[in-house]
Amino acid sequence: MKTTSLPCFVAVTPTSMVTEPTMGTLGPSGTSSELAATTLASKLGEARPSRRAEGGPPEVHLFDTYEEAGIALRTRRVTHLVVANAYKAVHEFYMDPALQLAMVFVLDTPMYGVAKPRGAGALPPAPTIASHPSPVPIIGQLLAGSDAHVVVPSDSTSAAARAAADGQVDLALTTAPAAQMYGLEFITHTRTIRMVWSVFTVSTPRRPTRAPWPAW
Ligand SMILES: O=C(O)C(=O)Cc1ccccc1
Repeated sequence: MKTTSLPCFVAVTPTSMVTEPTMGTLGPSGTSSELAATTLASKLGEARPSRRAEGGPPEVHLFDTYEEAGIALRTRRVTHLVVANAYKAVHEFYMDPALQLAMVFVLDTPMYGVAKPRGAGALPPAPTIASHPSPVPIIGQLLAGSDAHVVVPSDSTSAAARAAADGQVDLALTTAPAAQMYGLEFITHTRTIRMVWSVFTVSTPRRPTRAPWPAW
C-alpha cells in the first residue's frame, strides 16, 4: 500500500517566538532539504497570521553544505537550521552546545531516481554517478544491483544533477525537481525516502544550576 507522509511536527524545545524566522538548509534549489525547509516555513508562517498577511511565509536560505548553513545559524544569519536525519554528520549539530534541537518532523522526500542529461548518448560500461553520500544505498536498488558504476560524491542531490548537466559525470542520483531544473531524465524507476528532519535553533541560555556541593 502506498502511503504519503503528512508532515508530523513535534516541538522538542519550547523556543521563544522569533519575530522574523528564516530557514537555513542545503541547496541549491531542488534538494529534498529545500522542500523540507519550505514546508517548515509554511508551518511557521501559519502560526504568525500577521506576517502571512504581509506577504508570505518565512524565507528559506540555501547553502552549499549543511555545515555552511550551521555557521549561518551560529552567526544568526538564519534562525532555524533544517537537516536530514540520514545525514551522517548530523551528530555534530546535536552535540554542539551552542545549538539546541527545537523541532523534528517527518516528511517524504521528492522522488529520487538515477537520471541522465536529456538526449545524451550511450553510457560507458561503468558510468560515473554523482550523488550526495546519504542516499547512495538506493543507487544499487534503483539499478537492481546489476550495473557496474562509480559513485562520485556530491554536496547535494541538486549539485549532483548540475554535475551531470555540466558533463562532469554520466549520471546523477537526484530528485524530480532537480532533474527538471537541469534538463535530466530518469533512466530508472523512482522512489521517495521517508525522512525525519531535525530543526536546530541557537541555544537559549539556561539559568546556572547550583553546584551540588558546598562552595569552599
Ligand atoms: O537534501 C538533499 O537533497 C540532499 O542532498 C541531502 C540528503 C538527501 C537524501 C537523504 C538525506 C540527505
